[in-house]
Amino acid sequence: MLNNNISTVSVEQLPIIDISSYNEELKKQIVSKEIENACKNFGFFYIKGHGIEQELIDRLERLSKKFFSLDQSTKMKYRMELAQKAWRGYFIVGGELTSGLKDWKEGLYLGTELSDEHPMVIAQTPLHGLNLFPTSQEEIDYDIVGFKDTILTYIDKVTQLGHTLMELIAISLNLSPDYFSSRYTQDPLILFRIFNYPSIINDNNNKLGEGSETIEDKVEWGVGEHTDYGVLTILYQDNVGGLQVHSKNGWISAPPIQGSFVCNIGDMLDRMTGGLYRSTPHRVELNRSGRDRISFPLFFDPNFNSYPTEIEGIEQIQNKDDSSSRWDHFNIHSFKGSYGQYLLNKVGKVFPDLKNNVL
Ligand SMILES: O=C(O)CCC(=O)C(=O)O
Ligand SMILES: [Fe+2]
Repeated sequence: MLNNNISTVSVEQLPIIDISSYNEELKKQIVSKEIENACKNFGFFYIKGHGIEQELIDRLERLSKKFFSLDQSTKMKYRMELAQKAWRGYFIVGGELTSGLKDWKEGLYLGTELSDEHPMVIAQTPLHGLNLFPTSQEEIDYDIVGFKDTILTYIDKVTQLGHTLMELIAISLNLSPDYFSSRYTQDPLILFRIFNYPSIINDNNNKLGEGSETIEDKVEWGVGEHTDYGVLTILYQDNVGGLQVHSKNGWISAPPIQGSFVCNIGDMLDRMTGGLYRSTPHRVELNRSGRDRISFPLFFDPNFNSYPTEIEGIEQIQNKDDSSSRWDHFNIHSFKGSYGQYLLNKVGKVFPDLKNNVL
């Protein structure tokens, strides 16, 4: 029975791991073995049996769709420039870049809600602070009552899931269950995003998609190829699809599976494990479905001020330095700085104008 899920899937399919009742000792060992295989072979896996209520997820999806259907001028009341260093708020379609190219999506950047009294905010730590939420009156006016509460509850629950998964990942590496939490993620940096990928087919106002005359405005992807920066990404996607993963055998799709999250390894876990658990490249196809696609990635990241280093005694692999084939040609195994330094360098490239103004 061990690894049942893994052994039966073809290379074209990502593993689906059921973590229900993971607290039982035997089940914990089985699940962490499944995680080990998934991380070594794919760097991606689905999680089901996570205990997060579908009602909460559905409510988040419904309210978020409503938010993105508001007038552009209304959404711009929450634009990222207004949150300054906290790096939160709304950005327009084409506002975010991957590898220098515009992504065909709009979005809302969010994170753990930290008041002005929080020590990290007092220290003016970038990417920490308050979110840019509509007020209670605005929620009534825009018919999105509960938007803020739903987002904060979701962030809280998925963060708890992140802690559980990090414990299972530690066990999968034969480390003590609190290996990551005691060093990096007790107070994780949580970045949460809600992305809306408009379908270019029904979008009559499309100026950037197919048929565009200007080469620099040509958009080819919902999100271009990249890896994520932290330790673990936990993504919920609606039923449209479009996420693709670069497996060892080429690009494969990661279609929506009802009630599950897609999880993937980020650069810092790649670094800590000496490349044993790779941060796998992925991308999102340009949405041609005729319906908007919405997705909710939560980035469970090391503390901003921590210095991720390689786990002592970790199994050594050949070709640890994969910079020549990486999308950004970066050798994460020779990086010596804090996670915050790594992250600022990355996010600065995603929003170059904002970086120049606020960071
Ligand atoms: O929207 C998705 O499915 C994936 C988004 C993503 O890869 C990211 O934000 O890093
Ligand atoms: Fe990603």
